[in-house]
Amino acid sequence: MSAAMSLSSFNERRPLLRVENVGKSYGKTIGCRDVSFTLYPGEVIGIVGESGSGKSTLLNLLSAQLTPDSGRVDYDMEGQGLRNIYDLSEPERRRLVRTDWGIVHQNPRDGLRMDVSAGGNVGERLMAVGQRHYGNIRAEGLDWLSKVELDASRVDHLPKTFSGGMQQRLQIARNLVTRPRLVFMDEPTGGLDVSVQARLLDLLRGLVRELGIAAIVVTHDLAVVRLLADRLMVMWKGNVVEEGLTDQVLDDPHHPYTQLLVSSVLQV
Ligand SMILES: Nc1ncnc2c1ncn2[C@@H]1O[C@H](COP(=O)(O)OP(=O)(O)OP(=O)(O)O)[C@@H](O)[C@H]1O
Repeated sequence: MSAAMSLSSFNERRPLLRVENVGKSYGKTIGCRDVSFTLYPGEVIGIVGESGSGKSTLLNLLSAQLTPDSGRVDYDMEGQGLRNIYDLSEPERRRLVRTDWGIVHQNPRDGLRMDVSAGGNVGERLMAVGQRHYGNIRAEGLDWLSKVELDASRVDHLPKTFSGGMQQRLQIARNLVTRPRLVFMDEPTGGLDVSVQARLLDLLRGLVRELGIAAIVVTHDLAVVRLLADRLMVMWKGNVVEEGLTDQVLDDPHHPYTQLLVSSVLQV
């Protein structure tokens, strides 16, 4: 193997995110505890578990929206290498969230500016990464509307005039337009009709794969992780009780809770 090749394969294995023994309690209630895993560039990891198992707590910790009681999360900052996200200054953290990360909320209202046009919602993120040319921003905004299957004629409309599925697709465009290296998704298809969910999942899968984006997807829906996630972590009462390749975990679950989760879906 040449030196260049060995260097490139080494770089490919450099973690994007390294999570070590992260935990958070709310008074006496455990949110999640002792979570460790490593995420590599372009990899999609799913976090499943029943309501109250600690999924949202973990996602909020990983995306620096919450501070842990213990543990650390290192992110491969552009040009700086791995840095503990909890040591970042507030401006550094805000810049990360606006540029190199995307956060897709379950409720699009939490991730969109409802008083700004569809095109403006997408263009704003481009301006956050330094784009200033109005024509280019509008052209890229239109391109992204078409990528998420929104009609160009809606570019100047406010998101509140959109259906739930359209709002969610706009939120995805707003998050992916800057080609972030890591996207956090909290129940990205929650609250949508089943047929709308299926189409949205297909679209998300296509975009994530095409752009090579790494993602952490929280859901209680096994169909979502089956389609999107390379790897799976199963949470139960605040703990990660099982993890592995998605198909392996779902086809041959070891922990009794995972077995219950899988069999309850099969019975439907
Ligand atoms: N702000 C909070 N204050 C107190 N307890 C909390 C808070 N947020 C979460 N919890 C508790 O932490 C535990 C984990 O909750 P969390 O919301 O992380 O679970 P979840 O798996 O995301 O559930 P859901 O799917 O219903 O959103 C639960 O016992 C919950 O009651």
